[in-house]
Amino acid sequence: MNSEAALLLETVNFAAEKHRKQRRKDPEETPYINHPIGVARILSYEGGVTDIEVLQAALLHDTVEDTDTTPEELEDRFGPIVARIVQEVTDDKSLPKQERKRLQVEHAPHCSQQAKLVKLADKLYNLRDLNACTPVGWSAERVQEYFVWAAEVVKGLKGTNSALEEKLEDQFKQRGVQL
Ligand SMILES: Nc1nc2c(ncn2[C@@H]2O[C@H](COP(=O)(O)OP(=O)(O)O)[C@@H](OP(=O)(O)OP(=O)(O)O)[C@H]2O)c(=O)[nH]1
Ligand SMILES: [Mn+2]
Repeated sequence: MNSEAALLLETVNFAAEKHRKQRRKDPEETPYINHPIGVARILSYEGGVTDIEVLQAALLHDTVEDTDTTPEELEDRFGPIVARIVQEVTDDKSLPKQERKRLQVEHAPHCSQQAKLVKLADKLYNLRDLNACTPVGWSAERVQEYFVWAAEVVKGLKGTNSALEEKLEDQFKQRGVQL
């Protein structure tokens, strides 16, 4: 086996252990790890991304935000570049939700190209998920508001990967949201 394949297995195993107790918000309570794996798969299969550090960061992208994982732990295990990309896509959960959402819109254009790729794939996965089924407790209005906010974030990521941006546009069109 080549070393990149081994490294991706190491990374997906780390993410799976960290997210092992978490479930998605859908009625079936899908294991959370399906999301980071799906985000990495969108980058590779749909975005044509081969940069191993971007694929690793995709697998790890919610570990610091949503589990006990620290940035130092990621740096020790996976190196400074992967740790930095994850840090760039990590929301500060100590801030009020409205502020967090506002900061994503503000920060998106200033992220590195690698972080922008992860953000595009994360949004594409979540919007497809929302078009497939509504999370438990979400109203139709909340779903629509998520699309409107996500479009503001994605506007700041334009010019990063045309294949992913076109697929995002399809998702927004389904909701009548202009990109
Ligand atoms: N669509 C959908 N989302 C789900 C589901 N289960 C968990 N999520 C997660 O919920 C987040 C969106 O929900 P919000 O209420 O807007 O955000 P919050 O979790 O940060 O409070 C996403 O976080 P994120 O990946 O960090 O992305 P982002 O929204 O912060 O960019 C998404 O991954 C599900 O079943 N469907
Ligand atoms: Mn995510």
